Amino acid sequence: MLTMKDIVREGDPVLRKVAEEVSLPASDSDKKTLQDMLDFVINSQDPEIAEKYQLRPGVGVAAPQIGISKRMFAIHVEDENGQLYSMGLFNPKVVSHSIEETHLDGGEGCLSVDRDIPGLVPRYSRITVKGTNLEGEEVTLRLKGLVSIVFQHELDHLNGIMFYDRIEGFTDKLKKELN
Ligand SMILES: CC(C)(C)[C@H](NC(=O)Nc1cc(F)cc(F)c1)C(=O)N(CC(=O)NO)CC1CCCC1
Ligand SMILES: [Zn+2]
Repeated sequence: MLTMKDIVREGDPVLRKVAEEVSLPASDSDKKTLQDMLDFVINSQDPEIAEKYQLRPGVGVAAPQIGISKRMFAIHVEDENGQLYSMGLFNPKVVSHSIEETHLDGGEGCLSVDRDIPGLVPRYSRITVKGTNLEGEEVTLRLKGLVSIVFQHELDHLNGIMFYDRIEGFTDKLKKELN
C-alpha cells in the first residue's frame, strides 16, 4: 500500500515535468498503480488507517506525486451536496470551463508541500472534464465547487504546475494595474 514515504516532495524535478499520456487500454501495471493511488486517498480519510500509517487526510493524488510521470490521478471527495466523487482517471482533460473563477477561502495545500503557503489560488468555478476510468470507460463530468477545485489542482500536477504558482501576489496585482 502507498504511504507518505512514497509521496515525492517539492524540489523533485518530477513535479515540474509535463506527464506523458497513458496508452489505452491501460496496462495491468498502470491500472494497479492508479488503484493503489485511489486506495491511498481513501485510506488517508479513514481515521484508524490514517493514524496507524501517519497519512495526511488527502482528497486527491496525481501520479507524478509518487514519482510516475504519467497522466493519471485519483480523487476521493464529497461535494457540497454530499455527492461522493471517488475515481481514478487516465488522461483527464478539461474540455470546457466557466469564465467565472472561485477559490478555497483558506488557500490550498499539497501532499507534496510540507509548509503552509498563504494566498488564494484562483480556479475556474465550473469545468467539464473528460477522461478514462479504471473500468476503461470514457467519462464526461461537469463539476463545480470543491470537486472542481480538486480536479484542477490534480490536473496542474500533470502539467508540472504547483498551486503556489497561481497565487497572485499583491505586487503582481499592482504591476497589472499599473500597466
Ligand atoms: C494537502 C491536503 C491539505 C491534505 C489537501 N487536503 C484538503 O485540501 N482537504 C480538504 C479541503 C477542503 F476544502 C475541504 C475538505 F473537506 C478537505 C489535499 O489532500 N490535497 C491533495 C493534493 O495535494 N493533491 O495533489 C490538496 C487539495 C488543495 C485543493 C485541492 C486539493
Ligand atoms: Zn497537490
